[in-house]
Amino acid sequence: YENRGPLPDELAVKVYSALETCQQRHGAAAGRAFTQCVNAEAPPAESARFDTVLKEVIRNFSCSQDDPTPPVLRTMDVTVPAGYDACEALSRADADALRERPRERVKGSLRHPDFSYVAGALPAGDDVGPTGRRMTAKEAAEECLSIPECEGFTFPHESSLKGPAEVWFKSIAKRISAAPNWHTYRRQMPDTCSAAQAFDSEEARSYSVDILREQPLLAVIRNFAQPDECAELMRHGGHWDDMGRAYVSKGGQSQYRRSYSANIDPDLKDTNSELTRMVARMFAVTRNLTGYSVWPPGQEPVNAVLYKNPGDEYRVHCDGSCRGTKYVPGERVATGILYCHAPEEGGQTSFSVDNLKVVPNTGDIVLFAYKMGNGQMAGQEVEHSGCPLRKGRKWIATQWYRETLTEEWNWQNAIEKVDQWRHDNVA
Ligand SMILES: O=C(O)CCC(=O)C(=O)O
Ligand SMILES: [Fe+2]
Repeated sequence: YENRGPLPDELAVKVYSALETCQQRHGAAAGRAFTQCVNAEAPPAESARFDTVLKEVIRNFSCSQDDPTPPVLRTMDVTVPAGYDACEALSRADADALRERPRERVKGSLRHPDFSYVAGALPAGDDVGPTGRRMTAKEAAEECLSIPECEGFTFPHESSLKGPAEVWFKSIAKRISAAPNWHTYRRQMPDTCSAAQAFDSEEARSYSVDILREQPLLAVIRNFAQPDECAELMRHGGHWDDMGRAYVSKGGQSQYRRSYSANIDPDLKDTNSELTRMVARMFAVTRNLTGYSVWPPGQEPVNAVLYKNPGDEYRVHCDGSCRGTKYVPGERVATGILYCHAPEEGGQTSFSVDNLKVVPNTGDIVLFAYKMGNGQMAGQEVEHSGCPLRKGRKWIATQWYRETLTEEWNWQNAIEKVDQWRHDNVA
């Protein structure tokens, strides 16, 4: 084996011989038993870094092997609506956000079973009822309940927290804009979207799904994207030669991700767009398979990545938490990677801890989840990597999923909030 890894030559020879011995013994080039074997056979660790280095060597070794694809535990069919029901998505996203991620309560704001408080303003227009009158939040709530069209009310003054103030009643309370000293109450509305409309008028799509691991879920959705759908995505992602190199946040070229990437942001207002419909189907399939409440509004853009030169790769990483930490609403919970152009050799998506290597197949999605049922995040078994490309090119579109996002409280707000939460709660 070519010693391209981080080991000095003398050590590399011993480690590679351990890799071969263990591969013969276990018939695999990754996984827990194999890793244990290599740890036992390899020379004793000379430094703390050795474990990390060994992990990387094992991953590279595993990537270089074309062993058979992992066994399918079971196969199932998943049927989802073909299009994007914006009404359903917006109202479900809102309802989840209000339930799972209650806003910080402002001192003096009203608690009311039929209304939820939001800091900020409702935009001008859509007035109903005795708009402009002075009353307390409690009186305004009763007033709003007596007007069927009233979806909420908004106070432009701090004084509403203490007593009567001018109030505006609105027939639409969907969008809240940040405005200091404005205080808004939204009525909990019954689900006004007719689900039947969305499902009847449009054809559904069915996909065959291979389950490779149950907990945490690892699944392959077969033939998710048709060639014209991938072509559409690739058109949005930019030309092969124009895609920018993946950069790390500090601006230097990423050593970690040797590949080229572009963001694709579907226009959720255009429910006829092929792109929007395709992304909506990715969300629908993910909801179906994981049970997570993930909806398109407020989500990260689709990240298109091109691997074009031999050796291009994405080294071992986690997309979200992989340390068994407590789940924080808004953090990433699952990843879907759509392969739109499969490489000829190499470029597998590898989950080395469980020795699960997914060989890209054009049109398939590999989906993996990392929020466990017990309110904790998954562990190291959701670590993964894009193996070095050996021959051909690889073009993928990755969607990361978060729960409790809305148009107003989007993934960027979530990153701040989750970082802050982890910072405050680290022991
Ligand atoms: O290229 C791959 O197979 C993995 C990509 C990946 O891990 C990601 O986009 O987060
Ligand atoms: Fe990843």
